[in-house]
Amino acid sequence: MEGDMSQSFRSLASKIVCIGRNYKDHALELGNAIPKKPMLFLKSSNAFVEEGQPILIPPGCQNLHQEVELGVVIGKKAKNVAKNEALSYVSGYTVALDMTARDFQDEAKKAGAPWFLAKSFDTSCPVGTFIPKEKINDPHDEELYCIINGQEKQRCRTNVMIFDIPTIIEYITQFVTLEPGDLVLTGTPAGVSRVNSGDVIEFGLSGKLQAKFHVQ
Ligand SMILES: CC(=O)CC(=O)C(=O)O
Ligand SMILES: [Mg+2]
Repeated sequence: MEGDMSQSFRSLASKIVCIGRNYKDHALELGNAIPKKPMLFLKSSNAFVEEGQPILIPPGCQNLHQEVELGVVIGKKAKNVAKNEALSYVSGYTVALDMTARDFQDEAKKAGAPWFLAKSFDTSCPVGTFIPKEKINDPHDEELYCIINGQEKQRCRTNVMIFDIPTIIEYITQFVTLEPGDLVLTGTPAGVSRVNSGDVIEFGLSGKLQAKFHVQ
């Protein structure tokens, strides 16, 4: 592994590549088609926040949603990586929220415009701690959860992802080089909901990671 991820890896994450609609139940809850190939978008590194930092509602947003997602942390430079080699480029995992200004996204979708402001405003990616890959036997056999103000909103096993992690890494690296510390978010399951100022969002990977953030 190039770079020490044992503490914060925020400074190592030069980009956050996100997969959309990778869980059938979430695609359907928003009335979207099931994708035939991974759907990609990017968050800038300014989106990345750690526990202790607030989640800020972007100006004018009336419908901010949480999306809990398994994050894959890249350990070495990856370009044109074959599926069967892909997991050797992973240094570990985390769980993050893909905070989404849903009203901005709906407007962008209608206009055929990019999702940038909906997905990449400052603080739009609260991230939990780094879990070294040795601690996760099979990233496709873990349980994600998200609880808001004590009420469970999302809970799902990662084995129902449409595109698995090797497929995602192979696909991304045909087009974009992944660097050590880059974070790949693998999509959210159903249960996204509106969050408001003052809310407390707890999320994690059952038995392995828990994180808590406040919406300011
Ligand atoms: C509809 C979305 O916002 C796609 C997305 O981010 C996902 O996780 O799915
Ligand atoms: Mg998402």
